[in-house]
Amino acid sequence: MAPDDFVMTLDSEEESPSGAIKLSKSSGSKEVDDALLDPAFTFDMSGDPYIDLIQGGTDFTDLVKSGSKPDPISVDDIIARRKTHSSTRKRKHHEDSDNSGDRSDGLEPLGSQAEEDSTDEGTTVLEDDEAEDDQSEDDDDPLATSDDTGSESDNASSHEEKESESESMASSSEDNSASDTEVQKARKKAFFSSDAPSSEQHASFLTMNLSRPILKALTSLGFHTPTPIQAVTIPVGLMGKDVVGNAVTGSGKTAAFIIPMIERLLYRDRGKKAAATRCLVLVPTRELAVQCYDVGKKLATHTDIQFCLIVGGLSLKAQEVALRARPDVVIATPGRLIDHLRNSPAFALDALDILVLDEADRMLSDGFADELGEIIKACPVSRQTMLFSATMTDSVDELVKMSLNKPVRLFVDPKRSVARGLVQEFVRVRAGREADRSALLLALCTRTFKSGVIVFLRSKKLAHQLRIVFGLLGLSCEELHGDLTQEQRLKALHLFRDGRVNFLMATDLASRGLDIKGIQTVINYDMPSQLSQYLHRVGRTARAGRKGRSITLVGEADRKVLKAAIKRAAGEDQVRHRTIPSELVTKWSKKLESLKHEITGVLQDEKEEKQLRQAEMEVKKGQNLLEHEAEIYARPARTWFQSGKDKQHSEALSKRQYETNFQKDNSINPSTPGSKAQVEKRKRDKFSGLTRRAKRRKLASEGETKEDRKATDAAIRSAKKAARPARISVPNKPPPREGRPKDDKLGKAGFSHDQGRKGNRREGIRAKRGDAKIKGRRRR
Ligand SMILES: Nc1ncnc2c1ncn2[C@@H]1O[C@H](COP(=O)(O)OP(=O)(O)OP(=O)(O)O)[C@@H](O)[C@H]1O
Repeated sequence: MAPDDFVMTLDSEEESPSGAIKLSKSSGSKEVDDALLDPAFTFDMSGDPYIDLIQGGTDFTDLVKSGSKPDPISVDDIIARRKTHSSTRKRKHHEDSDNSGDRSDGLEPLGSQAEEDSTDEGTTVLEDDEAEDDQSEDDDDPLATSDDTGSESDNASSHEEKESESESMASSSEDNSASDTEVQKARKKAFFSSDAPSSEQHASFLTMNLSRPILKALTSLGFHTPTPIQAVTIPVGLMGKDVVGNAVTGSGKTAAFIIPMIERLLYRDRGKKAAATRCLVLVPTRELAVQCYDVGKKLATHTDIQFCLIVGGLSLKAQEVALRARPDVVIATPGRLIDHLRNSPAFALDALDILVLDEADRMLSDGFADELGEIIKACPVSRQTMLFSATMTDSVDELVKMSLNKPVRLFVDPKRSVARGLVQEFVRVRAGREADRSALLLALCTRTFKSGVIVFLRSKKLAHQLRIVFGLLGLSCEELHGDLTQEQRLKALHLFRDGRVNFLMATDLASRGLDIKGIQTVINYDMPSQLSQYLHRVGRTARAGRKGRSITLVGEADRKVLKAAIKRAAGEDQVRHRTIPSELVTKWSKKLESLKHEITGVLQDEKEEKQLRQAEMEVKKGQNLLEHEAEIYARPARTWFQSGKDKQHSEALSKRQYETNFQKDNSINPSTPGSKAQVEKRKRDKFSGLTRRAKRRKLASEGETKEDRKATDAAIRSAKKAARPARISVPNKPPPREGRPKDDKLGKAGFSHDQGRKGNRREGIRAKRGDAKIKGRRRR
């Protein structure tokens, strides 16, 4: 290998001059049935889902919260400024370096001169002979054997894959976890619906009994055939049944729940009085909510269904206005939704028919437990609930929190955890050479993976530092993490999506759900501690039948997750071991060392600028307060579900619970002794926790006799009942050819009791031929 040779893998991939890698096909490689998803298909129908938010379409300036945070600072501006003043800066840095012997700069280690000085032996570079050494040394070493196409784990996964291939669609309701005990199996059997999903395989959306507006939207989007998860979910979703769905990343789960949702909404009552929020989609991140909102709007283009996006970081006022119109579908992150439930008087979830949790395993864990409990309390029990994730759990203990009603378990190809088109590469980071990670990253990004690269990092701080490093090296880069304003986050994604920047430094904020066509490569700066996290990260590429590559820097401590990841690979030729020449690592380590002072300088400039802007903002705030004092104090105070501290506390608590498998419903069941909700209850007075209306009622009823109260309650109940919009119904199944049995009016599906409502007889009944005029009047 020539000294300045590029990064090469052990199994001699050819590298094109452009740096793109040509995959070598091993003889054992199986022809993957990517036909399930058309690689030529483009989902970005009219481009970027953020475009509406950022340019034109929606008034972004109004949506973005203003005034609460100082204006964002551009790292690029600072770098450019510093370049023009480089001579002065250099002098300053020399002075600084004389004073600082220790790491007082607060930087996370980006490279280590001390280690680099030692010797080239034992660096991160794992040459061919070293790999062989390792093989004999440790038979169980995944890194040492990962490039060996005959490795046991690979064979196993490929065998499983063959098995599952034929069953991939039909196996959806089978139990995949061999590790379950008999008790667990029995619990699952009792918990999940025993109704197997229809064995009928829908090769086309046309056989699914969907309405014309949806079919039209699907056609214009280029969705010709349903993906496996769509094929099994849509019919079950249309029946109004609860669903727990699992399918690999990038397999079209979003449309799988949005299509039945839209279809059912087409049968809702119309008119001002009937307007209500009937569907709620909860997602863990704002970016995912924006994406989901976009998919929903596009699938509902030819309908009158109204969507509303409720996420933090965007204007509360604009959202309040939107909610007042009672949109049919709300797509939200939990925190902001609760804010509106508490503080937007016109908004309630009591007419909710469908609740969807996307990335449901995430929503059921960590810091979302309390918030989820609060939201579920506000939803009617009779709703349909659908849960989806690529790493969905079927643990009953977790799922009981959602009070599901005999959910149908739709696990598509459960033995496969990553997309078929994904090639997973691993780069070994030897013990004691952890500091070389940044040099390894730069070696990868400057020689081989030059565009469409998302780099996942463990912390916001590191993401920011590396974004500065890339900026200083002239590589076009953006960052995406929770330290940015929502405007910055959306813009970064927009630029990356558009291909205007080649690299995106992200934290796990971006690991779930994001669907960006241009991502060719995912680089894991470090291996996440949980396999599910890894699967979501690498799932940002190789989506919808396309090909993609992930490269993970694996330290000694990560071997367990690494082994698990290899075991779940899509095929034996889909796992590689990549080596990086030591001279390249040394070169980049030196470069990083030389940049250290510049990085500190940029961070310092940034800090000063931030303080300045913060001060300016405080002055502005003060002026506002003086000018509009009366108006500001007249506003009703907002109430908060949790303070930041509370949230942190609950996050830590639920994480602990999750990790120790403490999975009884303690965390969100308000009646559990000693639960936070109960402690709070004890502290409250008789009015606390009541809505304004309930308070008024309570006050009024205090002077009433028992009879009076009964009469008042009855009157309120009947008034409420009259005002409540009708539930949306389950679209009817097409009649069997020989004619439908008389008693099978609407099939066994849920919500059938709603069908007989007076004056609402046609609701949910499919139009027959000849009904065209009526249908035309009913639907726009
Ligand atoms: N019926 C279809 N035919 C072709 N492509 C489709 C179809 N449905 C969805 N897709 C494509 O699949 C891509 C991924 O869809 P989606 O984001 O819903 O995946 P997902 O399963 O939710 O992934 P994740 O688990 O990462 O959230 C979309 O960009 C879209 O292009």
